[in-house]
Amino acid sequence: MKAILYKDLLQIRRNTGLLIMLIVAGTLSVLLIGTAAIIRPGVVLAGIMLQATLITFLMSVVPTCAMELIRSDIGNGTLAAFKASGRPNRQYLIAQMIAALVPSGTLGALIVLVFRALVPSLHTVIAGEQGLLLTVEPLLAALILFLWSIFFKGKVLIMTTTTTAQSLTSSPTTGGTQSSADRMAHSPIAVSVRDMTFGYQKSKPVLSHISLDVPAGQSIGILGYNGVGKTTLFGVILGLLRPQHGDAVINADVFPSMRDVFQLTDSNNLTADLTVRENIRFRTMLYATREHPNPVDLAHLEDLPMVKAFEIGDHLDKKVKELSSGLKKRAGIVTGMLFDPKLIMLDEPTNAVDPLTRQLLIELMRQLRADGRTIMTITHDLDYCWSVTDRVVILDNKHLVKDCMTHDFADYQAFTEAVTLGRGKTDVDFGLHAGKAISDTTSTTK
Ligand SMILES: Nc1ncnc2c1ncn2[C@@H]1O[C@H](COP(=O)(O)OP(=O)(O)OP(=O)(O)O)[C@@H](O)[C@H]1O
Repeated sequence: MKAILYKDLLQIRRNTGLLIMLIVAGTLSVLLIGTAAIIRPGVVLAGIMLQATLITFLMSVVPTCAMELIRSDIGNGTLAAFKASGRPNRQYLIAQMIAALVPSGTLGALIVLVFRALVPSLHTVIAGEQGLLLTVEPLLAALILFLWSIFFKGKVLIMTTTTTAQSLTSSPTTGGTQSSADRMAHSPIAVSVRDMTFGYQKSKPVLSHISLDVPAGQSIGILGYNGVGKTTLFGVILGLLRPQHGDAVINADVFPSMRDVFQLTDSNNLTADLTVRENIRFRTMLYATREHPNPVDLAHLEDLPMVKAFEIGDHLDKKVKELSSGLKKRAGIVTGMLFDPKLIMLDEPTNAVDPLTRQLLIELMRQLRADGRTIMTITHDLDYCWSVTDRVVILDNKHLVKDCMTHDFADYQAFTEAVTLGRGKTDVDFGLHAGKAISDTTSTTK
């Protein structure tokens, strides 16, 4: 809760849009108070003006703040991180409620006091029953709007689903070299997807009847063309999306806490308005337990091997939104890896990184794989996949169409042919000749 409030506070402070809105709402309130103080209205008009002031302030600020914070938390992976911290979901909602309602409630009370002091006709009214109605009504309305905004962004509530404790037996592995198969044969299932169907709209499934068991210690690549549903599959496994049919679980016998799970999303799980250091601090607060109050040594971040290896020491105090895409990716990987995850779920980790960082990432994954971590990687980078995975599955047209062991392939070429489903395109007509023909005609005319 402390972590969420810390993040919310920094986020509001650095969100220009929200600050402008607060200033506009504040100015309108001051104008209304000022007018009331000058014209000294009667009880009825003064009551209306007081309510108008409270409504202007509370109703615009509370839902907007709540929506903005929750929206960005969904987008930047904060919710995934929160879920991964293993804390009860109600803590998130309570923290957001405190962040939205306590400051606005306090300011609301202040507005009432100022009104009372400046408008004599309200003295007796505010002290009485009517006064309670006058002041509590807008606060109640703000609370209802706050709840509505959470329901409107209903994904937050879906956090209460899936990832459940289940004892699962060993996984069927298809093919593979003897050594890989042996290594996995007796491993418990780390992630299990059973006959799972999901669509963003009920009538249009993105994934249909997917079944996939990932044994602990396996490094698996999830491939498929753009838009086939790879990221969606991660969302379902992590419990951020609710399947329409079947289920997807992370085995709690293997990963007793969701703290063991690290997911690298498109947004690299970083809050854009915060610096890299603040993001790490936020995650440290989120992951702190009584036994381990400081899971990461914040005082010596620069000296940590992971920070040094990915060379982000010089960028720790820059806001994430000011970093290049590659640096964001590096910061996201470091932020997640500092907490020593056992299940690593990466969504296009080599996207946008330079060749040296890519090589570094491959080396890191090799070491983690040798260390027995379970790694699931969504990638279009076949060379990376060839280097660090034991197994690849391919999604196509809503289904899981291929499931094979990397070392079953004689060489890289055979691997690429198989995983592109034989759809490699050469000799494609891009209409360039037509363009040339036009330019030829033009030059002839000249
Ligand atoms: N929030 C959303 N609401 C509605 N449709 C969505 C949403 N997110 C994704 N989709 C759709 O679901 C389908 C699968 O998207 P997803 O991002 O899972 O694909 P992907 O395989 O990860 O693609 P890529 O390789 O381009 O990253 C796409 O058609 C996409 O347009």
